[in-house]
Amino acid sequence: MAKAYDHLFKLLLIGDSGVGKTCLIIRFAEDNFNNTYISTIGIDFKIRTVDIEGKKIKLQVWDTAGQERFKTITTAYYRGAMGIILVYDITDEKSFENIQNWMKSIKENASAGVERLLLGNKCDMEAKRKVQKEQADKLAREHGIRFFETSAKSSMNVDEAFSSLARDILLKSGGRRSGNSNKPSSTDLKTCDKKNTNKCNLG
Ligand SMILES: Nc1nc2c(ncn2[C@@H]2O[C@H](COP(=O)(O)OP(=O)(O)OP(=O)(O)O)[C@@H](O)[C@H]2O)c(=O)[nH]1
Repeated sequence: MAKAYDHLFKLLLIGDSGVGKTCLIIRFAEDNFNNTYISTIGIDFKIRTVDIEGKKIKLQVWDTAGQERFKTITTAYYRGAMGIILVYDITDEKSFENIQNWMKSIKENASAGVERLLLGNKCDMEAKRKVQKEQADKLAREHGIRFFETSAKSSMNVDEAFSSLARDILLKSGGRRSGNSNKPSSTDLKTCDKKNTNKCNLG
């Protein structure tokens, strides 16, 4: 039986409510965008398999609710994540200021070696920009992490951001195999995006 993937990486998106976490995941997994805002309740995930350095990397991307009232549920998922994406909205200064709090939450709840990535989303809305790129660059440097400005709406840098995080995790793991390449777990089968329906045996 052909191998479905070489590695399984679990990623998690966190950040204030409304910054575009769900839209980024939908753009990445389904190459779609919707202007309607439906706030995430609790937690959800989508899957996409990408090729990196000749390896098939299955990314299980977890979407968390940004609203404070879901914090107890969402922080419980930090521990299992190999990569955490911190998202703010370039048109919303408060969401950028809160990145410090989200960093603190990672420190308190995630595994010690977790890879982090900072994203300034909605960069298609240049006229409404409140957070300068240089501010975020500085913050990312202080924390020793990568930073991208993205747009879930225009697709700008979305694939690049996810791939760069997956690559960093791959390099860190030294190319060791993780997950079971032939038998996806029942949770793996819960959500299949369009690009992967042929790879997911939903039965
Ligand atoms: N212009 C623009 N709008 C975006 C972008 N990404 C998301 N939005 C809009 O921002 C709103 C919130 O997006 P969501 O993805 O639901 O935000 P979220 O961070 O998942 O919010 P919670 O689930 O409440 O935590 C929606 O109306 C989206 O259409 C983007 O890149 N550009």
